[in-house]
Amino acid sequence: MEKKEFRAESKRLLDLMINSIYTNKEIFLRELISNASDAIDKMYYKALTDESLSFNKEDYFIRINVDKENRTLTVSDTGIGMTKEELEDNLGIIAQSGSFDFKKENEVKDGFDIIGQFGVGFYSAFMVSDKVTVITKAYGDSNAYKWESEGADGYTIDLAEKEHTGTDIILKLKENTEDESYDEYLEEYRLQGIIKRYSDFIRYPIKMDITSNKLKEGSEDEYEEVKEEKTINSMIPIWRKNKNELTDEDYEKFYSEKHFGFEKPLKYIHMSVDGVIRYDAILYIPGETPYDFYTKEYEKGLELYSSGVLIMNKCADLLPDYFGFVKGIVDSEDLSLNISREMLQHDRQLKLIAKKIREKIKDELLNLLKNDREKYEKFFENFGKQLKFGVYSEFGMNRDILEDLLLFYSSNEKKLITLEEYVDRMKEDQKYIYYATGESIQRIDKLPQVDFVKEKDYEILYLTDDVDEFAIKVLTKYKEKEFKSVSSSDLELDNESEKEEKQDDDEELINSMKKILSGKVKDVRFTKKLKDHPVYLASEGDLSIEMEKVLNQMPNNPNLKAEKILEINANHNVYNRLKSAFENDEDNLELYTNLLYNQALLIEGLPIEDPVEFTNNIWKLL
Ligand SMILES: Nc1ncnc2c1ncn2[C@@H]1O[C@H](COP(=O)(O)OP(=O)(O)OP(=O)(O)O)[C@@H](O)[C@H]1O
Repeated sequence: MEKKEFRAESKRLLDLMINSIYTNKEIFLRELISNASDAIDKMYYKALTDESLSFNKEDYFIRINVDKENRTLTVSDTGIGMTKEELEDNLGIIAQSGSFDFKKENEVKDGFDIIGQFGVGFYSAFMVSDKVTVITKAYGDSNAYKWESEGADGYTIDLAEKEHTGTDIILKLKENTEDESYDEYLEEYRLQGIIKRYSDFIRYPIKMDITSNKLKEGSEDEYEEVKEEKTINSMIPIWRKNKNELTDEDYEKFYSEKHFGFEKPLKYIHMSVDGVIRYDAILYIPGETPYDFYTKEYEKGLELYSSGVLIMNKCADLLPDYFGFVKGIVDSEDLSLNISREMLQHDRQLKLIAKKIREKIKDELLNLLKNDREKYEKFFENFGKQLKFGVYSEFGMNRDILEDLLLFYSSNEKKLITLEEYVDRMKEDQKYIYYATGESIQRIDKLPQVDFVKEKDYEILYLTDDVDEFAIKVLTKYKEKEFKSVSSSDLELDNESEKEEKQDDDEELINSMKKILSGKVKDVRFTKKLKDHPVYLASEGDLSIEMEKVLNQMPNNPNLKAEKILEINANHNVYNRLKSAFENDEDNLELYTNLLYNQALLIEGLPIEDPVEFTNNIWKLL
């Protein structure tokens, strides 16, 4: 029989599994049971929705068999099984979910991180086994197949005998080593413990033969060992349990069991709603940003159940994009099992649930913000950007829901603050909420226009994310207070006295500079905003310089330009040099003007148009 190779990525993962030093090897059982349960879900769902199929609830179960003599542990299910092609596709390559992206930079030295980050499912069997055999018969298939592998060098697939639809996974356990006992996975007591610990909520019975000592029949003092089949798990899904019965640990276990994330969730929300529509939900805010969260590959959605039967893995309609980071499950007895994906989108009940969930998440986040600021800031660090995208997208439709959840860095407090906190302590005469944009807090701190507003003793919000200013522009106001960029040309500070008394020849100088910079700036003006700097670039209109930068980094660069104003500090020495050049030497005026313009570009973090010319000009001056 021909041996097939695993695909390259799978081979490497298998190597990691086989040589794993991961201390928590017992999770292999959880993975296999979880796969078995998924397979029964699929079968059960089919039976419930296909009238031609009769079904019996007792027909659906998972069974664990131990054979101490042969050192094998078998996990069997009565699920949907796999066809030959599915065996190839599902077990020949790594988890299809795309959760496993073997990029160079993600490469890890030992298996720990991988097992931790992704929950590698079926492959974890190789942490405890020398050989794994899968015997499976797919629903509707007359043939059964045997898949077998002894590790990274490949696998075989062959025809097999199997009466009923379903799958048996047979693990030939590794020999014990000095540090590790694999025999323990043959002990009833140990296996029961693992099942209780990780798989108690699985909705199908997990059956196993349990040995006990019983009085011999007819005897009063003689005992005998009897084996009896028992169901190990309680089968009550965690979301159906009473909140009072559950501990933090239970919720955390469920989170990792479901592969929502490896880390502890930051927060869980358990809803049991008994209104117009009945449903239970457990929602989680992850403790870390999923590695692919801010990419196209990330799929939002909640698991959707109808009376305990899984009908959709990721129901996207239950979550708005801005709360797309939320993980969890929703179970409602009021949803029809037969509902199709297309119908779901229009389902009134589903819409109602989605609305309630959205409101609940918002309320819980606001509570967190109020009662546990540190935790909220951790949340915001992970997902704040998504909230800001939420403000900006759909033409600002969701701004009211989101504005109180936003945090920005404050120049006064030197930490993140809410808009409400800003507005509450605005000075009496303060008209605007001031903000400044830039790559980093340090850079913004050094901007001349920031200095000016700070000196007037106004608090400034520092915006460092690309999306920030776009979101602010969509908000336009918070509690009737307008936002104003410190880089805008009309700050309306200092009673308009920014505009210096000008003499006629100043006016002419400005006109000449405007001519030199025509096409580059909209205007050249005097300013009083500057102290130590000779010039800076302000902007007018809706598009700021920071936004121009962001837009120009986009793949299909729209090449939009902010309306720039070159503002000049007439009290700076450089201005006198300009003046004398204007009076005596036209060439020098052009040289100085271009230099100053380029310097202003640099201060704003914009590229200068001709770096060679710029450096040549500096040399000329030297
Ligand atoms: N007992 C089983 N019955 C039917 N199909 C199975 C069974 N075990 C595994 N499979 C199939 O093999 C696939 C791969 O399983 P694996 O555990 O590696 O990943 P997964 O369950 O898809 O993802 P994850 O473990 O990250 O949730 C499954 O998606 C399923 O299609």
